[in-house]
Amino acid sequence: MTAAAAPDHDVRALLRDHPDFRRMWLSLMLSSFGDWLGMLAKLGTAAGLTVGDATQTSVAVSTVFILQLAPAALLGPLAGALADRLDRRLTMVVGDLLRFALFISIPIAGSLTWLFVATLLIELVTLFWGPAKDATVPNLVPARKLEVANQISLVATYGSAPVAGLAFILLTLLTGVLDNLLPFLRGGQSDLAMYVNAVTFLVAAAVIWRLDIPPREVRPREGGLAPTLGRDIVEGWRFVGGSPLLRGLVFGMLVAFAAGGVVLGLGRAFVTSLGAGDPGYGVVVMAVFAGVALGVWQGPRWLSGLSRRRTFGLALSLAGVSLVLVAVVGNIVVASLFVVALGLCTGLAYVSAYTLLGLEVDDDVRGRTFAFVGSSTRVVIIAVMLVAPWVANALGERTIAPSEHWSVTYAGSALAMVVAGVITGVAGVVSFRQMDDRRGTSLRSDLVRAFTRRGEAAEDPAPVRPPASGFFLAFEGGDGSGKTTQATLLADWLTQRGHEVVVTREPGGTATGRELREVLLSHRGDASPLSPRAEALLFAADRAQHVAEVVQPGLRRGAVVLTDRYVDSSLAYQGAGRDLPASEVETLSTWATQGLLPDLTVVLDVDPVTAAQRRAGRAAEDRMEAESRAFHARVREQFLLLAGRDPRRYLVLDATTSPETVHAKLREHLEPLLPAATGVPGTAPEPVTVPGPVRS
Ligand SMILES: Nc1ncnc2c1ncn2[C@@H]1O[C@H](COP(=O)(O)OP(=O)(O)OP(=O)(O)O)[C@@H](O)[C@H]1O
Ligand SMILES: Cc1cn([C@H]2C[C@H](O)[C@@H](COP(=O)(O)O)O2)c(=O)[nH]c1=O
Repeated sequence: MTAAAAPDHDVRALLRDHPDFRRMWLSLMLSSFGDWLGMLAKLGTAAGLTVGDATQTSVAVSTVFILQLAPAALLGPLAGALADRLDRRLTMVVGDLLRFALFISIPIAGSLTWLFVATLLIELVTLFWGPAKDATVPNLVPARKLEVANQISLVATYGSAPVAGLAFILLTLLTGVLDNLLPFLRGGQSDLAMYVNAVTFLVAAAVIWRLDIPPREVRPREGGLAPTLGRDIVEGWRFVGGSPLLRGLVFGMLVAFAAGGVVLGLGRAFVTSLGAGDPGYGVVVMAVFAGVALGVWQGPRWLSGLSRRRTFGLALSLAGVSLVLVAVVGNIVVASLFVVALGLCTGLAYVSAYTLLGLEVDDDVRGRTFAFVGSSTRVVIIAVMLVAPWVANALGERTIAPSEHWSVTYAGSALAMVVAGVITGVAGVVSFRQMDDRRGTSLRSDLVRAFTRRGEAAEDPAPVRPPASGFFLAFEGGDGSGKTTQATLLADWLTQRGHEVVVTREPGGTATGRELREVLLSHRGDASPLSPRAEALLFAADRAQHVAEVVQPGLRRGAVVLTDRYVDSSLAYQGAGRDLPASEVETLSTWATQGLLPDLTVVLDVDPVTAAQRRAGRAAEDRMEAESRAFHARVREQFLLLAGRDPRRYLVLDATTSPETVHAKLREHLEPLLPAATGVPGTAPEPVTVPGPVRS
């Protein structure tokens, strides 16, 4: 495989190559269909059981709504912490079986009280099921496919709503026909829908049961404290609060949902203020859905060259701008167009945030984090939907008259939407700045690159090359991906062709570097753990010495210098792995190397599980190798993203094929790039290999 691998958006390949994800997705589709159908059936049952009394009907319907939302708002963090301790597959299977039993019990009981109790219990079960599902998806697909996995999961969740609506209509019609034949359907119009819905959960449980879900990773606890539920919850919150990325992300998501709550709470009044009745409202609702669908589905493809963090902040800011424009244009047709834009930006922000959460949150706190986000967003939506109409009323109708001849009158709902839009826009800018992983690179040039994919070279610092330069090649990839093996094979081949070859490595390519390597990889740090910044500086120090002492002199002689790791390892391990700002790590390396970049970087791509298996025979794992699987997954993703951004200077090879196959592909790619050999083929001296610790 020679193609550079940016995020992969191939849906068919995803479903074909990852059978466990396919099953999970199928069950998600069924459960989501069941959720929507269940909601309609519960509302139908509430109305059916209070038929004839309009007040009672509206109280019953509202109670069902409140019971659906309240448990997640109140108990989300608790359920999330519990979900992180339970077996995820079992949680989902038991959750689906319980929902099957509860849904089937509603028409059998035929009582309003049981409808309320069952609704509450169903939501409580869903509280555990949701985080277990959200936390599982990132373990079933490779990191670069997580975005498309989230896209189709969101499509399954929300796309099943209209299908469930249609099914509900058909099933209620069918009830009228069948109740003569099937006496148990005589209870109510929504009963058949309730039974069909129950069966969807049964099937979903059977599908999940067959999944092979990798066991969760459990990180050692700080200070060796025994796990308690309270500590789990606090740890989850601390985890979110302690990471600038997650803080920005969660803050941004809450504001986005608040803006959504404003639109939901004020949409009807706003449309009326524009003189449009029900049809106008229908158009606006359709515009929101169309926009969100477009944003979720196409947004990540359109902006695939932009980092996800930037995409999130940008989409949120533009959602704010769109909301302001919706509110001020004063025309239902134009407003609907801006509503599409609003939905598009929101959908794009949502899918980016979801993917970032899946990639950046360690496996053992992922359930809590998703639960925390889920419950906080519900609280925010409910609060905003309740408060927004009051704010709109308080603002009242206002007339703005910029000149004597021109004045515009805005309803309170429009003004409240302007306020919400401004807050969303500002929150987007704050999130963008807090999470930015490309500081120093202008957004404009990033956008130009994202849309044209031609501007890449303009951004790179010009490599500082010695006057008579050989060829500089860096091997990159995870621990155990086969870099040493490939460097040795390549050095032999190059030597045969008459090249002078220097085989070297980072860290530890010099005597000073070997001392640094000892600190970096063997440091146990019980008394004084190495901080991420100290670690980044030590790797940079090793690199500075390495470039000055080994790489530059080798290139000056016209040698081919093969290094086992270089700058990209810092970007991947310290940047993505330790979550240091990538641009700062890059600046550090640029300074250390005086801008010297490899002529070619070969990324040996292998999944962290296979790499760990290859390392299993070694005496002991070093400090970096012992990091979590999520850490190594982020590292891998970063290598692939770097390669995707500059395909001309990278070669990504599938390192799960045999060493000989990998070597053959590398030779084929390299041959036309190499300078002329300085010696006679077959007579060059043995490659100079910088001494380093020998691995078992
Ligand atoms: N393509 C391959 N297929 C299967 N096994 C391989 C392949 N390449 C290397 N190996 C084996 O995997 C192990 C790790 O290989 P190697 O030491 O070359 O990796 P590395 O990337 O240099 O590791 P590290 O980063 O830890 O130094 C070795 O046992 C090696 O024989
Ligand atoms: C250069 C560099 C390396 N690392 C990490 C990557 C590996 O886990 C070790 C080196 O071990 P290897 O057996 O020589 O591959 O160090 C890093 O985190 N940052 C860097 O810049």
